Amino acid sequence: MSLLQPYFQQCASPAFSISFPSHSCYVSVSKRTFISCCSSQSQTAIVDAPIDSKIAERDEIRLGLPSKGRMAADTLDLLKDCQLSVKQVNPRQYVAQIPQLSNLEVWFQRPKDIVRKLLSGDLDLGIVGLDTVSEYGQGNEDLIIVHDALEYGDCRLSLAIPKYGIFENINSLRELAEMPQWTVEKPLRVATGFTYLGPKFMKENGLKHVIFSTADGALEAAPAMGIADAILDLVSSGTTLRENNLKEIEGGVVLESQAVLVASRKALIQRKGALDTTHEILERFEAHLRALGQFTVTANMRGGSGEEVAERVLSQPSLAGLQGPTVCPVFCKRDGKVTADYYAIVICVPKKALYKSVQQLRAIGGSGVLISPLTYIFDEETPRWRELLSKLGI
Ligand SMILES: Nc1ncnc2c1ncn2[C@@H]1O[C@H](COP(=O)(O)OP(=O)(O)OP(=O)(O)O)[C@@H](O)[C@H]1O
Ligand SMILES: O=P(O)(O)OC[C@H]1O[C@H](OP(=O)(O)OP(=O)(O)O)[C@H](O)[C@@H]1O
Ligand SMILES: [Mg+2]
Repeated sequence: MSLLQPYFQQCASPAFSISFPSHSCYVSVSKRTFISCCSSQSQTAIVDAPIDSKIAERDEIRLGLPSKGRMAADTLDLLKDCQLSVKQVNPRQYVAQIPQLSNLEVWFQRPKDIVRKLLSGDLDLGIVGLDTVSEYGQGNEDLIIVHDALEYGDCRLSLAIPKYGIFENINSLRELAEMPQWTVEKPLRVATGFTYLGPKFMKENGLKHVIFSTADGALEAAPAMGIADAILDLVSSGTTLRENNLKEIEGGVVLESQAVLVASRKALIQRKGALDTTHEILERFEAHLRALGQFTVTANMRGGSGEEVAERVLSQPSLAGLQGPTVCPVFCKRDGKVTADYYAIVICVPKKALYKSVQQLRAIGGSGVLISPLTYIFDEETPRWRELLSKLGI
């Protein structure tokens, strides 16, 4: 605890409570300082990795965020939920700040340009869909996925064909490939905006006679217009396909996508402060996303000892918590003597198992069950940080 004291003394207006269940200690800290309390060590690393070229000289670290489109608002919301609100003077200004990260500059860009600018060295970090990274990154080794599941922007890149005509009984990629119609002279015509991933997928799946055309949007119209036989596009609800009489086929999913945090390997290794900043962003993302869908459950239980109460709790499958229950004696004064007849237990429970947990708690004598949403779960070290260091060869 003493190591944490300097942070806690700064807290004029406590806004978060941090619990360390294994030590049974609870403290409150201000929003501004909570991350510092949880980061266990300084992450400055000196790396001796082979780098082919120098990066552009600048002091600030640049994070690219989608300037418009369906990823834009959700990205800002995620950052806000992680106490990393983006301060933009007005919506048409493309540069912004995150006050919590003083050495970072936010640049709003179109998603594909974020990937291009990571590769050109004009951005260091970015948040975009995995589909965009895969299409415009084209497997470039300088791009590193730092967080692969930011839990929004879910969609899949999928091949779709008409429900009617010669495709009526075609339901799989294999059946599509085996159709006698496709020849050198008359190949399968696919309309797509994914002109890198599309041909790669077809080649990998042994479809020989295929030709691609491209358009920027509303691809679902192409088959009915007679421009294409099939389309390769993003699907989420499936409504656009359905409304245009198209269907997905078995084996036709090229990629499952969601928003990811991506970085330039070169920047992480060479740019001063880039790795530390990435670590902080990653920790905040992980802590927030892990806590999503979890609740803290507190209940009082009568018992002879902490161990006995813990044993009862652990006998129930939904009550194990993250690392087991925290059990604390609740002291009261009876006949002039201080005794502990009750024990307070604290556990984390996934949203899905919430009601079952309450039932199990009651069954073993739990009363006064309090439930509150969890804001952050900081692990000792984020698993993705380890992975990142190993990808960087550190
Ligand atoms: N239907 C969808 N449902 C969920 N996420 C989607 C869907 N379509 C696209 N996305 C995700 O949102 C990202 C951005 O899509 P959006 O349509 O906003 O921009 P874009 O088409 O890449 O760019 P622009 O239209 O400006 O050229 C996609 O790369 C994908 O990751
Ligand atoms: O499965 P659904 O939920 O119907 O979503 C799929 C549609 O969403 C995207 O288009 P977008 O709305 O970005 O328009 P665009 O074609 O102009 O890019 C995608 O290109 C599909 O057309
Ligand atoms: Mg679009």
